[in-house]
Amino acid sequence: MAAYLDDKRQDQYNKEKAKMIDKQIEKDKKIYLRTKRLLVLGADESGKKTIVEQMRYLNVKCPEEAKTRFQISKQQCLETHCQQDGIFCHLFTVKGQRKESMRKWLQHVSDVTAIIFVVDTSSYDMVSREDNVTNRFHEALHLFKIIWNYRWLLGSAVFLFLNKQDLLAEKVLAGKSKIEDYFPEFAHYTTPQTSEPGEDPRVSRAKHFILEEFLKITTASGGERICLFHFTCAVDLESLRRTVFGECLRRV
Ligand SMILES: Nc1nc2c(ncn2[C@@H]2O[C@H](COP(=O)(O)OP(=O)(O)OP(=O)(O)O)[C@@H](O)[C@H]2O)c(=O)[nH]1
Repeated sequence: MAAYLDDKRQDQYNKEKAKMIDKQIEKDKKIYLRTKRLLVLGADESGKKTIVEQMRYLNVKCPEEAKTRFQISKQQCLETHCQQDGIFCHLFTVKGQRKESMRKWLQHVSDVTAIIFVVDTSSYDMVSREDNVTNRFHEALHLFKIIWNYRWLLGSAVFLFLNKQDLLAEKVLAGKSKIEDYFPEFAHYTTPQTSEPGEDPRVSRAKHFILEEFLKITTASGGERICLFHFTCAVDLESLRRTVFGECLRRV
């Protein structure tokens, strides 16, 4: 009789446990479905970590972490969950975005709502940390081409963040390091865009030249997919908040 009661109790316990697990799975699923997953990519020192870290300040009230499906170890991945205006966001970046290692881990990434590709626009006169030879701007263009054409990411929206606008403006206005010394075509470049209020036309011309170099990659591939771009300064939290939440998340 005692054994029968024990079995019954165990049975009851198992049923309740299973119910609790089902409930938790259902809850996680709901959070997962309404969370936008933004993968932040870009060349070395472009500002990826800064963007992810800045968004931590907007970490108003996080939901229970919905487990990601990414097979990237915690040590390699810097991430944050944030929420604003009812939009849940899981923003993350991966260390080691060298061409070869990136190709390896990119194979494990799926189900990304959008890619934020970050460019250090002030790096046109610098060389790659990877080989000390390749121009950093060429390196960024090369990486962007890989990402844009990567078949498993074709369904993800792409936002191009032309970052470090403050440093680009400083360099251009100082006049010491000229873009045409690294990109001769800049000497003949005229921008169809008018400068923003208060912006020096030299800065406007430089930033639109850089933008167009990236947009050439997106138009070369044909198709209807569009790349949305922003001129950013990642150290400015307010501008980042407007860019990521005000625009990107509402558009994906
Ligand atoms: N002035 C200025 N500095 C920036 C901006 N964005 C990032 N930085 C600085 O640039 C440096 C590199 O930024 P990170 O965020 O570490 O760049 P990362 O792309 O994560 O770098 P890796 O880990 O090498 O891939 C840091 O010192 C940042 O503070 C910006 O818009 N303006």
